Amino acid sequence: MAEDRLKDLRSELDVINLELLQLLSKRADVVQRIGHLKQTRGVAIFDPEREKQQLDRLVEENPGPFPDSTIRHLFKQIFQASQGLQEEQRKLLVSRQRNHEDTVVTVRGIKIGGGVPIVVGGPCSVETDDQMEKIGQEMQVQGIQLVRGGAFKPRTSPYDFQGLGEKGLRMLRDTARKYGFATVSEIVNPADVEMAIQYVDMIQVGARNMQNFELLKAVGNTRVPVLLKRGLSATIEELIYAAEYIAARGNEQIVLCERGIRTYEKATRNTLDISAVPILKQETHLPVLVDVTHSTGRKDIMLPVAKAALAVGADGIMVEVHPEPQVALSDAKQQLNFAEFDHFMESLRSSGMIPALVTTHG
Ligand SMILES: C=C(O[C@@H]1C=C(C(=O)O)C=C[C@H]1O)C(=O)O
Repeated sequence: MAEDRLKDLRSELDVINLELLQLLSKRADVVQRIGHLKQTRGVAIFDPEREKQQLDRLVEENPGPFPDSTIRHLFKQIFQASQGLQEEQRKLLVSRQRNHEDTVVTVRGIKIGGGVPIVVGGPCSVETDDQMEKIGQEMQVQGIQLVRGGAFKPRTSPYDFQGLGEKGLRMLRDTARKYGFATVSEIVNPADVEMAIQYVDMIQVGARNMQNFELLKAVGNTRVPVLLKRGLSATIEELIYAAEYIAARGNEQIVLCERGIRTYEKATRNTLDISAVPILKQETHLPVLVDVTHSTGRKDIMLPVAKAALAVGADGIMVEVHPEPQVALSDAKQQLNFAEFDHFMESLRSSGMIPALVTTHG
């Protein structure tokens, strides 16, 4: 008989537990809505004044048998868990805390961030069919799978070569099809994104557009991989927030690129912030590349800089290559010619920093 009574009471508790659970979840839902409002208003999560108000009211209404101290303790636990929910909400999508696993970005089957470093090569600008034909051959010889080539060039001077636009993207695509590689090219105007993804496999948001928020939103609306370069004077935090703009629109296929920042130093075109690489790898789950061309602006130190980048954990490097750099329409001084590029690649391979060339016979 007593046995049955115990069973009944326990069944009663089971029902109450479920009701409590429902109420806790309902409460948590409201907490998250409050959390969202706090985020948009930039308000602190923890609000001790509000917690005190609630505890005072609860103690006042406490019907017993729990003593007031127990009620305070139990509700404080609930408040803490609620705070935890709001903090969880606030973690950036790109942050390592949100996602502990490394994101691997796949561009036409080529993996960036999967543990095997890649080299992205190609000319600063797409210029002529002849130039692209030569590039195609050289990239194939060197086993480059992801080729860059600019068609929309944000140049410092409005009188400098501005790129071939859509025609340039078409030339890049045609070369890529012929030689079997994937492509990345910079887009500067949000209105061009839809057109560009008909041609390119990865969209680059260049340094000068890192905080072009409309462009970030536009590429975020696509599901095409994005190469996001650090702005000329952008902090690491600003770069991370720029990536968050893209991720917030649902596109987490983002590769970050350190390309040097403005400092007082004149020996290099920009100052490569080498420590940004491990910091970005630690703070975010995104792959990180280093652009050794724009960061240094000089060919003579590109190789040791590339080695340094890979040594600190970069998922790859980006380098500009041109069949005839001296007559290039942009970045004439810093692009490698083919002999220099061959030497550069060979040195990286022989040091074991990038995989050996797989040659196909027959
Ligand atoms: C839900 C809020 O955020 C936190 C959690 C609280 C709660 O769970 O009741 C109260 C205050 C804050 O510390 C809020 O500010 O209202």
